[in-house]
Amino acid sequence: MSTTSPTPAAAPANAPAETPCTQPASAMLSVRALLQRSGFTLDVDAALPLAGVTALFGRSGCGKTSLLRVIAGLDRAAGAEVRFGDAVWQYGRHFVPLHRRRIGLVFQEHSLLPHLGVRDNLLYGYRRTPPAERRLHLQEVVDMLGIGELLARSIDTLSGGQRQRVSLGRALLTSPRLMLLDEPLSALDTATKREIMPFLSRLAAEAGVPIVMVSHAPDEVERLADRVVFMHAGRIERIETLRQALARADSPLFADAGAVSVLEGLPGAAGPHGLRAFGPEGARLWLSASGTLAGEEQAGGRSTSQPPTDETHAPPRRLQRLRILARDVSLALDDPTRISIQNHLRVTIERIDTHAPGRALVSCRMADGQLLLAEVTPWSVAQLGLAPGQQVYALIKSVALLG
Ligand SMILES: Nc1ncnc2c1ncn2[C@@H]1O[C@H](COP(=O)(O)OP(=O)(O)OP(=O)(O)O)[C@@H](O)[C@H]1O
Repeated sequence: MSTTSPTPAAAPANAPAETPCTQPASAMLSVRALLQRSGFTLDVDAALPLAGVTALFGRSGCGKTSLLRVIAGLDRAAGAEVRFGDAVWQYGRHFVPLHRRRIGLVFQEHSLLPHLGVRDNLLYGYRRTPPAERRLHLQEVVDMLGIGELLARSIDTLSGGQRQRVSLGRALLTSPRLMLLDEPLSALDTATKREIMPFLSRLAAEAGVPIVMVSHAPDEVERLADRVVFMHAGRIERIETLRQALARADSPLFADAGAVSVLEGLPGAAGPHGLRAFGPEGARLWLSASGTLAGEEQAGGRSTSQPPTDETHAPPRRLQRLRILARDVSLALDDPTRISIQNHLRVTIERIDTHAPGRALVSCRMADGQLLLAEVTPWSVAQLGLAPGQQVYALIKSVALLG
């Protein structure tokens, strides 16, 4: 059951996704395939925009890797059609093999050549790419991935995260038209994942190469994806922008860890109290100054580049993502004063979903138009008289804001 504001300020939760037909075919990756295996059928017919990061998301065994392999041409599904923009990769008897599709492939386990050092691994595909087609070169890829100090090392001396960065670099140096990543983080521990994520998030933005990435981890999708392809039992259930996927209470992304909001904003410098501003006036949050935001690392972060704020050599400020668990957000009718929680935002309730027994998900619109989800009890909804259209205060512990 849900209660909704009569005039929602943004796209409703069930709005159609980034409608493929509004994009020219030359900017789409389209796949139509029927692949039969014993006990499993992949049956897909979809068109994906060739921009940013597209996540294939779903439970283990739903067919994410199978779809990726059809796109790559690693599996030749009879009768399948695969088109990359204006290029036809598979149609009828026409079939372009993987090495002619100009795809950068990175799998869960790195696939580096153990007898070559880091530099030669990086240059392996580069040297085989015709000079006229080389768009990315060693130094820029090394700088982007922060692997300059590793160039002289042998592969067996690298950590898992370093190997995965070199694998990404090697794939990028073939100047691919498309990167296909199959759970590139799942073999890594949490600390190493945090080390790699910022690099992944910069790939599509800075290298200008669209990425299709398999993942079954909601936090990876929330940090990296621009759109999500939800798969179930060999089929595509829906394709949504990340924003749309996070705006519905029944999002599969919320199935395990609960609802989350992903906010985008510009982080400010660390302030005097160990806190750091994030986002514009009116929707400003204060974060603990330590820690790394989603998509951030020492040289900057993901997405939209902003011009430097002055003539010094300050790195450009970039939009960063912040992940906030809905259960870490409380609501109050008045702005509390004597309270340790630093973040009090005036928000407007847009929708209340009583999606799960004993829990209510309150979708709140912030002053900058972004959606903030709060999970409270139905008892609190009744006691406070919460309703769509009402202005309330969202209270967020600053410690809950780290990505
Ligand atoms: N080479 C193969 N031969 C036969 N069946 C296969 C083969 N590869 C995968 N399958 C089956 O196809 C189905 C889909 O597998 P797929 O690897 O595409 O799923 P997935 O969503 O990527 O799963 P996971 O998240 O566990 O990697 C599964 O039932 C799997 O057992």
